[in-house]
Amino acid sequence: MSDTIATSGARAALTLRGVHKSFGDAHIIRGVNLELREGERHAVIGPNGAGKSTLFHLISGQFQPSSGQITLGDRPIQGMDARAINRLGMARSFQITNIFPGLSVFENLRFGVMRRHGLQYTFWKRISRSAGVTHETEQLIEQLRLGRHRDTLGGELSYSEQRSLEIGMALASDPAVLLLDEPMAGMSREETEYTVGLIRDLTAGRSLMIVEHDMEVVFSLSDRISVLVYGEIIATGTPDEIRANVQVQEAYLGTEVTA
Ligand SMILES: Nc1ncnc2c1ncn2[C@@H]1O[C@H](COP(=O)(O)OP(=O)(O)OP(=O)(O)O)[C@@H](O)[C@H]1O
Repeated sequence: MSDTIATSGARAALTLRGVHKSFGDAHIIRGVNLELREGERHAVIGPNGAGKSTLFHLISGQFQPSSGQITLGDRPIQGMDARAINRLGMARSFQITNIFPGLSVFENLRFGVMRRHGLQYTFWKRISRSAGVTHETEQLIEQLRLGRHRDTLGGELSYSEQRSLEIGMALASDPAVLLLDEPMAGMSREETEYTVGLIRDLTAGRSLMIVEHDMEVVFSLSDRISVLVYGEIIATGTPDEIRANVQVQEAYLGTEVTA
């Protein structure tokens, strides 16, 4: 197994050391060491049931680790709840959307931008009209390529547009670490290609950890890939290194990492 923690030169945005998680007798995450470097796109792949979602739940605070350390930048976050971790700069985008279907694209994103500034509810009406918030929101809409849908209700967008908006809501908080959980799930090939391009643009220079089943997406988007099998990371490396890794090929029976 490659030891990314020992060999990394770049600063770590997120680090997991010896992380375990058991549910009763079921030992699901078995001593995971993982490092997300600042500014890299890092995918976690693995067979069904390997523990990818559990790992994301541990990182984002939905689950607490049974043991081990998780640090966001230099700050230990294991044991904190999801809201506290979010406030420290971790944003997670779920398959199930976090958007408000009855608000327009503009209103949704403005909400995200205002939340980032920590504006209190009672002041919102006044501050929501502030030029700074409006400008940031408009910029985000352009980055998301949702300009022509500025005034469309979230609930009336197509599925892939809703996913774009959802990613935008996560980015509105300008997170230090962005977690994307199967962003392409349920998308057609065309929508997937579009969304990969969008994610690539939106996450340039950001620290992104992504779980995704579509291997073509994983191999084209990632700077590095970690492979989780039965709750253990069996390899971490560049897409080329992972493609050439015999242990990984065996874990996937040589079929799924050919992208
Ligand atoms: N709350 C829980 N209680 C008990 N077992 C759980 C719980 N959550 C997950 N598990 C078990 O942990 C294992 C890993 O599940 P997880 O959903 O993390 O895998 P995954 O790699 O994300 O799978 P998939 O690719 O199918 O989404 C499974 O055997 C699952 O049944």
